[in-house]
Amino acid sequence: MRIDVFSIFPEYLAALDLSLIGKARQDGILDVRVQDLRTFTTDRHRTVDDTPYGGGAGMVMKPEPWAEALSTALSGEPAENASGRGERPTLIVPSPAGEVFTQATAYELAEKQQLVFACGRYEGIDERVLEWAGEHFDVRPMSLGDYVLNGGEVAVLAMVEAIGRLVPGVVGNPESLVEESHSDGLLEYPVYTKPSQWRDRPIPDVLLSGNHAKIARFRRDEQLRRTAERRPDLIAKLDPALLDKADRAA
Ligand SMILES: Nc1ccc2ncsc2c1
Repeated sequence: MRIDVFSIFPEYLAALDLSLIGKARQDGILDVRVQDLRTFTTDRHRTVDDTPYGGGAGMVMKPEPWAEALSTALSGEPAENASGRGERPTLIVPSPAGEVFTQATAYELAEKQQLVFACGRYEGIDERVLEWAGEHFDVRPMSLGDYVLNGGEVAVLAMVEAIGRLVPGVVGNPESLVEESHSDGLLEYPVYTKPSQWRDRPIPDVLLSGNHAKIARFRRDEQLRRTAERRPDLIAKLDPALLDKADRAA
């Protein structure tokens, strides 16, 4: 997978050199290219913003630098465009006004050949950029939730990690992706490790029983309990077909 990121603060994305994503880049599994939007300006001051038409506080990001920048993700410059299978690249624009990014979105985007992230700042990007981009990309304004950051970079870090870890070969043991929160519509169960007694706090006895059926049942019950307690909205969305008889009794 090729991932292009454009930002006026490329150093924000340095975290993508670390840990699993960083190793996947070294291994050639993820081709992550971070570029400074100012590279695509033409004036002496490398201007990327201007005052909003219609007035109002703050500044708006100018359209031309974005069109120049995003075009390089299309034309194969500086490297061959990875969407060789005729798939249009997906342009993800972090925004409080976007669709909500969920684990299901991460799974969907992990299948793509090329993701392009446009990190907005200020009051946002001139809307005509997204209109123009729609001729070349599958444009997806994307929100991490109902809160506002100062720009898209932190959201991109979260999304690249959530998506990247699902790409085959990035996580050493794919099994570890199976029993996670949201992988089956429920929150994950609590986990414990040595010592079995810690500051007068034991672990649940069943985990020492060696009875795998009982352990599985305990874990599933804990998932259901936690989800009902912390995220009742997810319980309402559960596919009843995914609940077994014991679940329904829980
Ligand atoms: N450009 C921008 C500004 C704020 C913000 N908050 C969440 S995503 C995002 C993106």
